[in-house]
Amino acid sequence: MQKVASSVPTAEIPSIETPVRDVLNFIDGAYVSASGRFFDKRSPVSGALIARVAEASRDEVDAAVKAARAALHGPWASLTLPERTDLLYGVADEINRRFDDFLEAEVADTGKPLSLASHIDIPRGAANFKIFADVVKNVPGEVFETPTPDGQGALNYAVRAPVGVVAAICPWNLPLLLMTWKVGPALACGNTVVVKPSEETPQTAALLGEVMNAVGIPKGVYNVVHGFGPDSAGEFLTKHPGVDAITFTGETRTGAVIMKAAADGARPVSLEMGGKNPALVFADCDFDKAIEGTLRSCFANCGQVCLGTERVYVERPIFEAFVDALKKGAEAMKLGAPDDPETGMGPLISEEHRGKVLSYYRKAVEEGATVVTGGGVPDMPAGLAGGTWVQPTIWTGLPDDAATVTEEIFGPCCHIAPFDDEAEAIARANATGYGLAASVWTTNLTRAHRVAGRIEAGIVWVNSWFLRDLRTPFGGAKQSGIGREGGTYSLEFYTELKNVCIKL
Ligand SMILES: NC(=O)C1=CN([C@@H]2O[C@H](COP(=O)(O)OP(=O)(O)OC[C@H]3O[C@@H](n4cnc5c(N)ncnc54)[C@H](O)[C@@H]3O)[C@@H](O)[C@H]2O)C=CC1
Ligand SMILES: O=C(O)/C=C/C=C(\O)C(=O)O
Repeated sequence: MQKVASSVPTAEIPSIETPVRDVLNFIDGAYVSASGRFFDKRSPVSGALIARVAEASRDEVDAAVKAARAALHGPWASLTLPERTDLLYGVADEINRRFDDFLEAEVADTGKPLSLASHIDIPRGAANFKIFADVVKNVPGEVFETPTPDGQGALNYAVRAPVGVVAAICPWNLPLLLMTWKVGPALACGNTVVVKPSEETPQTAALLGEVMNAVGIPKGVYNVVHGFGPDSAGEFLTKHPGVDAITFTGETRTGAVIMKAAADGARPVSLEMGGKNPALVFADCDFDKAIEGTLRSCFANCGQVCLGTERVYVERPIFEAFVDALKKGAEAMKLGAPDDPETGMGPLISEEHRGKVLSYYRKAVEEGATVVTGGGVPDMPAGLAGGTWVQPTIWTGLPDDAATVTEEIFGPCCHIAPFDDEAEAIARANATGYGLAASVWTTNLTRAHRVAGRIEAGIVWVNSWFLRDLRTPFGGAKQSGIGREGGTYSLEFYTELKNVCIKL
């Protein structure tokens, strides 16, 4: 993961210290709130009100889609490829120039540690524009000389056209990273976008509007509408007939609803959805590296990463030692304010999400789990007590069909189970409706290739986790997704391929 240096704001807890902001929709290059309806955004760190967010009405969503359509056929379409990509490099540079503003906004919305957001979220927000500008400039083409008798002298080549107005429905866990992962390639391919950020994390998407204006992206190319899902901006946007394609990251059930909306008009969808990702830890692993990687994959971002590990299978000879070491690591993790350099874990995103995670903490016990560590709500000091904190939690002793072991929790928790042989570990890892990611910890190279080949998932990390090369295909198998994005794979979704056949 690329690292970008930044001067980190020194405010004690940014989400508490900053005044309550109005966060507006961004339509056709201007900040608007025509409906006059606002909803509250509270700090996950303290519970304090930090923003009033303009909820887009059906009419505002319509205006955003119309602005995107006009821009698609207007100045955006008339730019040459180098002119378009230069603008996108400009967006990346401007995000980096305003690094601290993005950092402050992202941390205020999510409560995640500054150390995490400054090393992953914001740098990736910039990198997502740069990488796809590079991709579209360098993508190779193919030419076929038709070999049939009537095709003598015919040449075929394919050209890529933008797919049109793209709706991007985004989640709250890595808001800028996952939103720009959609907007970067969409714009690089010549599309225009209407973004619906999560209602929990509206600020960085709104701030990106300022960047678009500053670098000279034509009005209407990038639009943002705030609101919720059903009967709100999410539904208005995905059901809008002026939207040509929909890209979504979030819960699998929501993805299914969006697929139904996309069926009207037979519009393409790209879906990146949930996971219940396994880690397979073999006795021949580098033990310390496996512990460090598993601690990150279970607890980074307070467990709110779709690629995170919630099921850990450990080969029996090292099972006890592994459980002990993971317990020590979890208990050493400091929960605290985002700007405290010692903070290893922030709060969950919202009170509602904490309710869901705590319901699994209770269910695990009802299902007969041994609670190795955690399982509840920590005592937090004054100023943080109103936040949505939970303890990092480890369980053992559950059967493979327990709800805690089969359902995505999206919190800082995992279940650890022993296994006796490789075939058993693979079968148990694959015994899920999800197929997003897996990690395998072994120093046996032959085993690493063999196991990686048999795991049913979109990405398998061997001796690592969340090590991303943005040129590679990214997406989920089974109920974890439809389609792949990343590098040239993103072009399959964001462009329409047209074959030109020329008979000389
Ligand atoms: N990357 C991932 O795999 C993620 C998974 N999740 C999972 O989803 C759960 C709930 O998190 P949410 O953010 O509430 O996920 P969600 O899937 O409900 O929401 C994601 C986005 O979809 C929008 N949305 C919801 N219903 C919609 C509808 N009917 N039509 C159009 N848009 C709609 C939301 O407003 C948000 O912008 C988490 O507990 C976690 O299990 C959440 C975030 C990311
Ligand atoms: O690196 C990426 O492109 C994506 C990472 C994480 C997610 O997709 C997620 O947590 O939703």
